[in-house]
Amino acid sequence: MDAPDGLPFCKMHGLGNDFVIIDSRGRGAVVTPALARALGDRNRGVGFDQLAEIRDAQDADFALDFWNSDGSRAGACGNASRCVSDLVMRQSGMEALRFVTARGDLQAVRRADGLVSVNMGPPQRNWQEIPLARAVDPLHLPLAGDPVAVGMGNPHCVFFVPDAGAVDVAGLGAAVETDTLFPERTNVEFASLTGPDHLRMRVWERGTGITLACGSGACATAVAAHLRGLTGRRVVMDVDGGRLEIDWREDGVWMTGPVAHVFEGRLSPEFLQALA
Ligand SMILES: N[C@@H](CCC[C@H](N)C(=O)O)C(=O)O
Repeated sequence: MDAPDGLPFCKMHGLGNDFVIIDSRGRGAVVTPALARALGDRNRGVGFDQLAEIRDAQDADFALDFWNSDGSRAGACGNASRCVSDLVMRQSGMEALRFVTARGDLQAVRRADGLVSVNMGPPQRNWQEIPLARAVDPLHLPLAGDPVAVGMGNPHCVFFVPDAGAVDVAGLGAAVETDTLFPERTNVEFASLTGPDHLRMRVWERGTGITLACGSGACATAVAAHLRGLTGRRVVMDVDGGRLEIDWREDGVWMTGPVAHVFEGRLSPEFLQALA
């Protein structure tokens, strides 16, 4: 990559789910799997749960691509969608916008209390869309613990457990991520009902590992909880990094929560050259 002055980026997080954001509008995409892996290294790079690249879009305010820290692509990332939406709203003065991701058109709005809401789209509920490797009932997967599979533009496997705080998320998450039932691997959530329409959730993210929050995972968990008859369509979800509100409406699953701007920086020409 020819970038004699380096490459600007910014760091944001949503409930501790942290992102490096590269704005490639006006010049074309620059992120490669090698750049994502190098940048995602918390010792030799910047470190992130996901890398989000903003690109130009023809019929929307912008387009968004997501990368995991192992260099793989993520089809959806709810918290990064909220962070980038906040960034673009601040730059443009808009309070509502439309953007395009791998799964299609999504919307974001700033609520009166300042929190950012994103419509993550309708959940994917049939086995081909999630995707699963074979025709099984996504509401009762043939795995120990009787989990639910839900797609939110990326695959999720949700376990309902008595106490999410007591689960070995690293051990079980890593094993389920690569189970042959999930041809594209999966994100793994462990959730407990802690009150009426109130859930506690911990997550193992595909391609990244344990994170403090996962927006698409929170949406998938809320959908699974409602389909299992545990909650209504609106829930409060406590994750390790804070609290999200999820509302499964006619037009899709809306997720609302805080975002934080951390710093702006520039990747050095030496860092970029080492990848060439
Ligand atoms: N942190 C994200 C989801 C991350 C995507 C995931 N690791 C994947 O590969 O699908 C969120 O906030 O949704």
